[in-house]
Amino acid sequence: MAVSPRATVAERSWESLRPGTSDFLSVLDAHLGVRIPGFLPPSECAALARRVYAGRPFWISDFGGVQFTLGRAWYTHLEQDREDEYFANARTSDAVVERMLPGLQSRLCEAISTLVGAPAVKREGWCGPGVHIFPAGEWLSHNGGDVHFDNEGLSDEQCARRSRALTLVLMLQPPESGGALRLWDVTFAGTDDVSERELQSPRAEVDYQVGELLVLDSYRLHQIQPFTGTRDRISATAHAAWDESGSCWEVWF
Ligand SMILES: O=C(O)CCC(=O)C(=O)O
Ligand SMILES: [Fe+2]
Repeated sequence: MAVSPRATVAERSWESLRPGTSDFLSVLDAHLGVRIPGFLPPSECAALARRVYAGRPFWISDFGGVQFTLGRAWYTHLEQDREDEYFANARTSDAVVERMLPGLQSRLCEAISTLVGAPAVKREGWCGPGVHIFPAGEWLSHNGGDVHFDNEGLSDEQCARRSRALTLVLMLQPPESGGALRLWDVTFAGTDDVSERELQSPRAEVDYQVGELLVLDSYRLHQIQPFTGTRDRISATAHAAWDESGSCWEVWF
Protein backbone atom coordinates (compact mmCIF):
# COMPACT_ATOMS: atom_id res chain seq x y z
CA MET A 1 0.00 0.00 0.00
CA ALA A 2 1.26 3.46 -0.82
CA VAL A 3 2.00 5.43 2.31
CA SER A 4 1.08 9.09 2.18
CA PRO A 5 3.85 11.47 3.25
CA ARG A 6 1.60 12.59 6.08
CA ALA A 7 1.48 9.09 7.55
CA THR A 8 4.62 9.64 9.54
CA VAL A 9 5.22 10.40 13.18
CA ALA A 10 7.52 13.29 14.05
CA GLU A 11 10.16 12.99 16.74
CA ARG A 12 11.43 15.95 18.73
CA SER A 13 13.54 16.41 21.82
CA TRP A 14 11.86 18.16 24.72
CA GLU A 15 14.63 20.79 24.66
CA SER A 16 13.76 21.73 21.07
CA LEU A 17 10.15 22.44 22.10
CA ARG A 18 10.83 25.15 24.63
CA PRO A 19 8.33 28.03 24.51
CA GLY A 20 8.70 30.21 21.47
CA THR A 21 11.25 27.95 19.77
CA SER A 22 8.84 25.94 17.65
CA ASP A 23 5.37 26.00 16.23
CA PHE A 24 4.39 22.72 17.78
CA LEU A 25 0.85 22.61 16.42
CA SER A 26 2.12 23.02 12.83
CA VAL A 27 4.47 20.08 13.37
CA LEU A 28 1.58 18.08 14.78
CA ASP A 29 -0.65 18.96 11.83
CA ALA A 30 1.96 17.71 9.36
CA HIS A 31 2.21 14.30 11.05
CA LEU A 32 0.14 11.59 12.71
CA GLY A 33 1.64 12.47 16.06
CA VAL A 34 4.75 13.83 17.75
CA ARG A 35 7.00 11.58 19.82
CA ILE A 36 9.09 13.17 22.53
CA PRO A 37 11.50 10.48 23.74
CA GLY A 38 13.20 10.97 27.10
CA PHE A 39 10.56 13.33 28.47
CA LEU A 40 11.14 11.55 31.79
CA PRO A 41 14.24 9.51 32.68
CA PRO A 42 13.71 5.73 33.11
CA SER A 43 14.58 5.91 36.82
CA GLU A 44 11.78 8.42 37.43
CA CYS A 45 9.33 6.30 35.44
CA ALA A 46 10.27 3.23 37.49
CA ALA A 47 9.69 5.17 40.70
CA LEU A 48 6.32 6.42 39.41
CA ALA A 49 5.30 2.90 38.36
CA ARG A 50 6.12 1.67 41.89
CA ARG A 51 3.89 4.40 43.27
CA VAL A 52 1.11 3.36 40.89
CA TYR A 53 1.28 -0.16 42.37
CA ALA A 54 1.40 1.28 45.90
CA GLY A 55 -1.87 3.00 44.99
CA ARG A 56 -3.51 -0.24 43.95
CA PRO A 57 -6.26 0.01 46.62
CA PHE A 58 -7.38 3.20 44.84
CA TRP A 59 -7.42 1.82 41.31
CA ILE A 60 -10.73 2.15 39.48
CA SER A 61 -11.74 -1.00 37.64
CA ASP A 62 -13.29 -0.46 34.22
CA PHE A 63 -15.17 -2.77 31.86
CA GLY A 64 -15.16 -5.64 34.38
CA GLY A 65 -11.43 -5.50 35.11
CA VAL A 66 -10.25 -5.25 31.49
CA GLN A 67 -8.42 -2.07 32.47
CA PHE A 68 -7.76 0.06 35.55
CA THR A 69 -7.02 3.68 36.25
CA LEU A 70 -5.49 5.70 39.03
CA GLY A 71 -7.73 8.74 38.95
CA ARG A 72 -10.96 8.63 36.99
CA ALA A 73 -11.06 8.68 33.20
CA TRP A 74 -14.03 10.43 31.58
CA TYR A 75 -14.45 8.10 28.61
CA THR A 76 -14.62 4.95 30.74
CA HIS A 77 -17.30 6.51 32.94
CA LEU A 78 -19.24 7.77 29.92
CA GLU A 79 -19.20 4.37 28.23
CA GLN A 80 -20.30 2.60 31.42
CA ASP A 81 -23.03 5.14 32.30
CA ARG A 82 -21.09 6.20 35.38
CA GLU A 83 -20.98 9.94 34.63
CA ASP A 84 -22.45 10.85 38.05
CA GLU A 85 -19.70 8.90 39.78
CA TYR A 86 -17.07 10.72 37.74
CA PHE A 87 -18.20 14.18 38.79
CA ALA A 88 -19.10 13.24 42.37
CA ASN A 89 -15.57 11.91 42.89
CA ALA A 90 -13.52 14.42 40.89
CA ARG A 91 -11.86 15.99 43.94
CA THR A 92 -11.07 12.59 45.42
CA SER A 93 -9.67 11.46 42.08
CA ASP A 94 -7.26 14.40 41.99
CA ALA A 95 -6.34 13.91 45.66
CA VAL A 96 -5.50 10.26 45.04
CA VAL A 97 -3.36 11.05 41.98
CA GLU A 98 -1.59 13.85 43.86
CA ARG A 99 -1.00 11.65 46.90
CA MET A 100 0.45 8.75 44.91
CA LEU A 101 2.15 10.73 42.13
CA PRO A 102 2.89 14.18 43.55
CA GLY A 103 3.30 16.85 40.91
CA LEU A 104 2.42 14.64 37.93
CA GLN A 105 -0.80 16.46 37.08
CA SER A 106 0.93 19.86 37.19
CA ARG A 107 3.79 18.54 35.16
CA LEU A 108 1.46 17.40 32.40
CA CYS A 109 -0.44 20.71 32.48
CA GLU A 110 2.87 22.56 32.23
CA ALA A 111 3.95 20.35 29.33
CA ILE A 112 0.76 21.23 27.47
CA SER A 113 1.25 24.92 28.20
CA THR A 114 4.82 24.76 26.91
CA LEU A 115 3.76 22.97 23.73
CA VAL A 116 0.88 25.27 22.83
CA GLY A 117 2.31 28.51 24.22
CA ALA A 118 -0.81 29.33 26.26
CA PRO A 119 -2.06 28.71 29.80
CA ALA A 120 -3.30 25.16 30.52
CA VAL A 121 -5.46 24.53 33.59
CA LYS A 122 -7.45 21.62 34.95
CA ARG A 123 -11.05 21.74 33.71
CA GLU A 124 -13.26 22.89 36.57
CA GLY A 125 -15.20 20.06 38.18
CA TRP A 126 -13.52 17.35 36.08
CA CYS A 127 -10.81 14.84 37.03
CA GLY A 128 -7.30 15.95 36.17
CA PRO A 129 -4.73 13.76 34.38
CA GLY A 130 -4.41 10.18 35.58
CA VAL A 131 -2.92 6.81 34.82
CA HIS A 132 -4.09 3.82 32.79
CA ILE A 133 -3.09 0.32 33.81
CA PHE A 134 -3.63 -2.34 31.15
CA PRO A 135 -2.84 -5.68 32.83
CA ALA A 136 -0.45 -8.15 31.25
CA GLY A 137 -2.05 -11.42 30.19
CA GLU A 138 -5.60 -10.08 30.32
CA TRP A 139 -8.21 -9.37 27.66
CA LEU A 140 -6.85 -6.11 26.28
CA SER A 141 -3.32 -7.49 26.03
CA HIS A 142 -4.63 -10.24 23.74
CA ASN A 143 -7.12 -8.17 21.76
CA GLY A 144 -5.79 -4.63 21.73
CA GLY A 145 -7.93 -1.62 22.58
CA ASP A 146 -10.89 -0.07 20.80
CA VAL A 147 -10.34 1.80 17.56
CA HIS A 148 -11.44 5.28 18.54
CA PHE A 149 -11.16 9.05 18.56
CA ASP A 150 -10.62 10.94 21.83
CA ASN A 151 -13.59 13.25 21.34
CA GLU A 152 -15.58 12.15 24.39
CA GLY A 153 -14.68 15.18 26.50
CA LEU A 154 -15.43 17.67 23.74
CA SER A 155 -18.77 19.42 23.38
CA ASP A 156 -20.73 18.96 20.16
CA GLU A 157 -19.91 22.56 19.38
CA GLN A 158 -16.19 22.03 19.91
CA CYS A 159 -16.33 18.97 17.64
CA ALA A 160 -18.32 20.81 14.98
CA ARG A 161 -15.89 23.72 15.00
CA ARG A 162 -12.92 21.37 15.17
CA SER A 163 -11.77 23.31 18.16
CA ARG A 164 -8.17 22.37 18.95
CA ALA A 165 -7.78 19.29 21.16
CA LEU A 166 -4.76 17.24 22.13
CA THR A 167 -4.11 13.90 23.81
CA LEU A 168 -0.86 13.36 25.71
CA VAL A 169 0.33 9.89 26.64
CA LEU A 170 3.37 9.49 28.88
CA MET A 171 4.65 5.92 28.92
CA LEU A 172 5.68 5.02 32.46
CA GLN A 173 6.01 1.27 31.91
CA PRO A 174 5.77 -0.25 28.44
CA PRO A 175 4.91 -3.93 28.17
CA GLU A 176 7.65 -6.42 27.32
CA SER A 177 6.60 -6.66 23.68
CA GLY A 178 3.92 -4.96 21.58
CA GLY A 179 1.42 -2.44 22.98
CA ALA A 180 2.25 0.24 20.42
CA LEU A 181 -0.31 2.91 19.61
CA ARG A 182 -1.55 2.71 16.01
CA LEU A 183 -2.35 6.09 14.48
CA TRP A 184 -4.32 6.36 11.26
CA ASP A 185 -4.37 9.12 8.68
CA VAL A 186 -8.07 9.48 9.56
CA THR A 187 -9.68 12.15 11.70
CA PHE A 188 -13.14 12.51 13.22
CA ALA A 189 -15.72 13.51 10.62
CA GLY A 190 -18.88 13.79 12.73
CA THR A 191 -19.39 10.13 13.56
CA ASP A 192 -17.71 7.60 15.84
CA ASP A 193 -18.33 4.89 13.22
CA VAL A 194 -15.23 3.87 11.33
CA SER A 195 -15.51 2.39 7.85
CA GLU A 196 -13.49 -0.53 6.43
CA ARG A 197 -12.02 1.90 3.95
CA GLU A 198 -10.84 4.22 6.71
CA LEU A 199 -9.21 1.27 8.48
CA GLN A 200 -7.23 0.64 5.30
CA SER A 201 -5.87 4.20 5.33
CA PRO A 202 -2.17 4.85 5.85
CA ARG A 203 -1.10 4.44 9.46
CA ALA A 204 1.91 4.30 11.72
CA GLU A 205 2.62 2.63 15.05
CA VAL A 206 4.31 4.25 18.00
CA ASP A 207 6.24 1.62 19.94
CA TYR A 208 6.71 3.67 23.08
CA GLN A 209 9.99 3.69 24.96
CA VAL A 210 9.90 4.20 28.70
CA GLY A 211 9.62 7.90 29.54
CA GLU A 212 8.41 8.84 26.08
CA LEU A 213 5.67 11.42 25.67
CA LEU A 214 3.38 11.10 22.66
CA VAL A 215 1.13 13.93 21.53
CA LEU A 216 -1.68 13.33 19.10
CA ASP A 217 -4.58 15.35 17.80
CA SER A 218 -7.58 14.11 19.81
CA TYR A 219 -9.59 13.88 16.57
CA ARG A 220 -7.14 11.31 15.18
CA LEU A 221 -8.16 7.66 14.93
CA HIS A 222 -6.02 5.43 17.16
CA GLN A 223 -5.83 2.04 18.86
CA ILE A 224 -3.60 0.28 21.40
CA GLN A 225 -2.08 -2.86 19.88
CA PRO A 226 -2.02 -6.24 21.64
CA PHE A 227 0.98 -6.99 23.81
CA THR A 228 2.77 -9.92 25.39
CA GLY A 229 4.90 -10.60 28.46
CA THR A 230 4.30 -10.31 32.16
CA ARG A 231 4.67 -6.54 32.52
CA ASP A 232 1.52 -4.39 32.78
CA ARG A 233 1.26 -1.44 30.39
CA ILE A 234 1.15 1.75 32.49
CA SER A 235 0.72 5.18 30.91
CA ALA A 236 -0.30 8.59 32.17
CA THR A 237 -2.84 10.44 30.04
CA ALA A 238 -3.99 14.02 29.73
CA HIS A 239 -6.63 15.36 27.39
CA ALA A 240 -6.62 19.06 26.57
CA ALA A 241 -8.86 21.37 24.58
CA TRP A 242 -8.76 25.03 23.69
CA ASP A 243 -11.42 26.90 25.62
CA GLU A 244 -12.28 29.95 23.58
CA SER A 245 -14.28 31.69 26.29
CA GLY A 246 -11.52 31.29 28.86
CA SER A 247 -8.64 31.88 26.42
CA CYS A 248 -6.84 28.90 27.89
CA TRP A 249 -6.47 25.16 27.44
CA GLU A 250 -8.57 22.95 29.67
CA VAL A 251 -7.07 19.66 30.85
CA TRP A 252 -8.79 16.50 32.11
CA PHE A 253 -8.46 12.70 32.17
O1 LIG B 1 -2.07 4.51 26.24
C1 LIG B 1 -2.15 4.84 25.05
O2 LIG B 1 -1.21 4.63 24.24
C2 LIG B 1 -3.37 5.54 24.52
C3 LIG B 1 -4.58 5.25 25.31
C4 LIG B 1 -5.82 5.82 24.69
O3 LIG B 1 -6.05 5.74 23.53
C5 LIG B 1 -6.77 6.55 25.53
O4 LIG B 1 -6.59 6.58 26.74
O5 LIG B 1 -7.71 7.13 24.99
FE1 LIG C 1 -7.54 7.34 23.07
